[in-house]
Amino acid sequence: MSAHRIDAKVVMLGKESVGKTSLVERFVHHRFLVGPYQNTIGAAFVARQVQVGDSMVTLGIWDTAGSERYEAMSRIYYRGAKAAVVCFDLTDSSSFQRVKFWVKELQNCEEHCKIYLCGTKNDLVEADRNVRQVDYHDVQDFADEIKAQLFETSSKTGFNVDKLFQKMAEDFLNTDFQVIPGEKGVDLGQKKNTYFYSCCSH
Ligand SMILES: Nc1nc2c(ncn2[C@@H]2O[C@H](COP(=O)(O)OP(=O)(O)OP(=O)(O)O)[C@@H](O)[C@H]2O)c(=O)[nH]1
Repeated sequence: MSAHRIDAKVVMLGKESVGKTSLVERFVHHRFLVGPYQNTIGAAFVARQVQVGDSMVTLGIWDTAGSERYEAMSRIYYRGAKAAVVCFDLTDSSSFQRVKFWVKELQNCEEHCKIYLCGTKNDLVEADRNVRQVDYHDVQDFADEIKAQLFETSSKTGFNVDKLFQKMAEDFLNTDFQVIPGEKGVDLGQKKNTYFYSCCSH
């Protein structure tokens, strides 16, 4: 098996059921899984290459469990992450409060990690504006304050999902957030054991 070079470690964070796994499924497998919701246990790992101009960036994505029961474990997965997608459900205001918790964690513990705020389930608010519980402008103000980028996505329709990860890959290549002295990418050919630490109920 040939070795895959992981250029950028990405971590998905956010309250349970906001749609982290669905976002990753849409981006990596181009599908939206229907059926009963199953919460993630521990974390799951997937990788996908993204083309940026003539270059390929491999995003190695850790999808963490949103349940507060697994909070300590989720901390393990954001260590060394170059980017974090901090998700909230546009139809659940409490999920945005949880975003603030994760942002504080990242600011305190992973200062080199670039933050992307992601409002999920955009299809639901498109279908009925009354179900929106998180105001776009409030989140944009918060994003400006913490120097994060904001995306509203739908894993059901695919809206903005590729755009989010594409922007992340472009930022990774085009800005200095990849330059951390002495750091190297992870070679999965040599680190297969990583898979033993990842488990997921999906
Ligand atoms: N309508 C709609 N439903 C979504 C969308 N994304 C996720 N869902 C639904 O929301 C529920 C939770 O989705 P998951 O992707 O499992 O959420 P999660 O954040 O990974 O949850 P945890 O594993 O508990 O942390 C599922 O029933 C999904 O079908 C979306 O874009 N639109």
